[in-house]
Amino acid sequence: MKKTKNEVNLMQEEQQKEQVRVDNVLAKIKDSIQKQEAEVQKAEAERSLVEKNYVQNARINTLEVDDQMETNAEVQQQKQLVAKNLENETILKNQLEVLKLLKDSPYFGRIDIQDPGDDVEQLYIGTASYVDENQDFLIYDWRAPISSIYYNGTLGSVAYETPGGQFTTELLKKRQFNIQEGQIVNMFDTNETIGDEILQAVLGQQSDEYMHNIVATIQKEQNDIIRDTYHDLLLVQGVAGSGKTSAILQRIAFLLYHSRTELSADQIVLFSPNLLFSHYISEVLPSLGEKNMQQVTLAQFLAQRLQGLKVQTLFERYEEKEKLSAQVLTARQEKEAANFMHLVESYVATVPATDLKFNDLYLEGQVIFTKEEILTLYQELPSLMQPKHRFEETKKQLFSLLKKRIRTESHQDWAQEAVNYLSDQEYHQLLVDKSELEDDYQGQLDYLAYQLVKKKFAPIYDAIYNNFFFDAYAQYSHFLGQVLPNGLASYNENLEFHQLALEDCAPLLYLRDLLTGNGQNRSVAHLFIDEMQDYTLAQLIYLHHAFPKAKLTLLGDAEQALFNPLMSPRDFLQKLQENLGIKKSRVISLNKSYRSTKNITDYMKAILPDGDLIQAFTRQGDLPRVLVSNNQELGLATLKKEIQAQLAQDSTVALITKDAQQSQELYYALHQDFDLTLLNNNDQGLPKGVIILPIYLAKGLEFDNVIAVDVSATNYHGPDSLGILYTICSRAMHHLTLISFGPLAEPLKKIDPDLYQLQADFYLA
Ligand SMILES: Nc1ncnc2c1ncn2[C@@H]1O[C@H](COP(=O)(O)OP(=O)(O)OP(=O)(O)O)[C@@H](O)[C@H]1O
Repeated sequence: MKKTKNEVNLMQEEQQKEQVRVDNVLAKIKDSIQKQEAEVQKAEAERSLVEKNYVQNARINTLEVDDQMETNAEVQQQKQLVAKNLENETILKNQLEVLKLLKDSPYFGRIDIQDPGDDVEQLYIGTASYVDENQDFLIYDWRAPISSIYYNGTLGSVAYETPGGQFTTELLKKRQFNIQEGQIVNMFDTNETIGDEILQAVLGQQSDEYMHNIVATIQKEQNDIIRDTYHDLLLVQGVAGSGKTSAILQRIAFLLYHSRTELSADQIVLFSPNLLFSHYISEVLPSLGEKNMQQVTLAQFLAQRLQGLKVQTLFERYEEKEKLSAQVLTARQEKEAANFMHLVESYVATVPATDLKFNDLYLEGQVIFTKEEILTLYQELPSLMQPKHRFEETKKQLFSLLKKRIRTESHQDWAQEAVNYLSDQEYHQLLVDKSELEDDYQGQLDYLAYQLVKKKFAPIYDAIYNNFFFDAYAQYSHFLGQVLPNGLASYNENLEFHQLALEDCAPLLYLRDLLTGNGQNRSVAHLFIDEMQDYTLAQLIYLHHAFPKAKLTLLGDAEQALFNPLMSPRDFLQKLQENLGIKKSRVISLNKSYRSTKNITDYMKAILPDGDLIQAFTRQGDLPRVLVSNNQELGLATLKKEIQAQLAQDSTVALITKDAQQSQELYYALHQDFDLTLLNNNDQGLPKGVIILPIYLAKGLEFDNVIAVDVSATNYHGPDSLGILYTICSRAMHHLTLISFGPLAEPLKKIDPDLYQLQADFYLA
């Protein structure tokens, strides 16, 4: 709506007043920064002094027992002092970092509220709170309960949640600011959640190597995801570019604030689709004054749990495009279904002890424990015990038998004699842990012999500790033999080459964990899984088991299905909810797409059968361009011209292909004409210029300018084509071009010609 001249003047006056406030607040913040820097310096000096004392005290001669005890106590005290000083210093440094965050842009929002019978209050909202020396809140943290009004409420009576229950107040004004380097660039009053003007400006910017936080422009439905602390499972189905990743990173920052005393960033794990993505999002939390959570890819997680085997990755599977027999394909589907995990559970509950695959434990070619002995230990335990408890108890007994064995061996002549051949160095090494020396000669000898034997038997100790007396791989083979004989041959064959197919990982690990009681990480409080559509139900069930205390936030887009045929979002969510068995669960759908211009969004919507559900954010741009060439040679010539032209307007142009092989071929076809970067699975950073990458590495990323190569019918014909084409197009923020070497892929041919600009070298039938 156009503003009247009067309104414009009034707003200018208001802006001047607001600028005076910004100047005042910034002056105070700068002053606080100076004071804080001095505090940090003081703390550093204090710590270094305490550390020096600690080192000196630790060196004190510890020969006399009395002195030693005294010194120990003193050293402990000093150690605690060092730790306390360090903690203090870290807190001061963090506070300093937060102040620095506020230095250029202290806040982005203002709300005027009025409680019944009270005066109107003006609250300013920023990345962190700032309280002046008079204890006045000059800035409220965006995560404070009252700040939720800014994101949620339209003017009038509004409610907000606090730890003490729900409150209501009257929201009289909502104002947005864009403040850069201390100057208000623009400001708007709005009645909506967060008005379009600022969002337009933010979304129109160029992409960056790192994702930005969205704290100033969080939308209402994103805010719901961010502030939910009630549910144990949050399922976020969001169309491409709807801000899922942005929202969950803001959510992590929110959770860290909300549970400051109980939750640390280390207790939050995010499963991310690839290393480029991990790098891309790594600056968001620090920009909000928080530490990063742990990040891991599924491939890293599985490889870590299945050391010694070469575990197939999703990307390898996608690249290999193996011609699998119908039998192997059916078996794969079964292994990836939720029911297969339930079969594992029943198998574990009923497998007779005599079918358990125990191993002999050898030391230097000699059996120390035979599998029969181990089985007997297991069998002697009550059969009503849960398998994992029986296993743990067996393990305990093995440790205690080993201890006995070591004691007996240490009295043997060979051990006592071996002591005489110890070098000085070995002698001292064996005595390292001994705080009091035995007086008598025999006592010393016994002690040393015991240590020697213990050292010799250490591999057996490790083997028991690591459950090497149990062969999980053979057990899984036995399980397959019973429940899915069709899936056995390929598994055994892989195993011979120390390989494991992706579909076998989750059930195998589940079986191993349930039988041995290992593999659960109870310290993780929140588990986030991005791109959930790329996970099988079996994998999700396993992850839920592996992090039993974690609340789950799963997010993705059923339609960005690269690795599986497209599934309707509703079916996908229903399946997940049914199978994860979590009671307090909530599904949130995000249908508005923010990343791309309206023209690009309209085009990518048209690829999908359910595309109408996607709402485009109204940011205008150019129509996507579709360039169709008669053959590859002509197509490449067109592509070269296109790259040249695009480089004139954008500093980065991303050429996205269907797979790595096509990326590589494209690289060789273009590298003499351009300075190119070919990205692969191990790359962790995004350079500027022309980059080439397969779509699965572009997951979650975005680029100013995308060229999709090659979108011909020969390249895209399978059932997975829709998902891949949609995902490629949705990576573009401002400019999208599609190049086809030969006739266009069917799903693109069907698109309304008004939605794109066509340039063809030949007649399109
Ligand atoms: N509320 C918002 N304010 C400003 N920018 C936003 C907002 N929501 C989303 N965006 C921007 O939209 C783009 C897409 O966001 P994001 O990557 O989080 O979406 P996504 O749903 O995870 O996408 P995809 O599934 O396609 O990878 C980003 O540039 C992000 O900064």
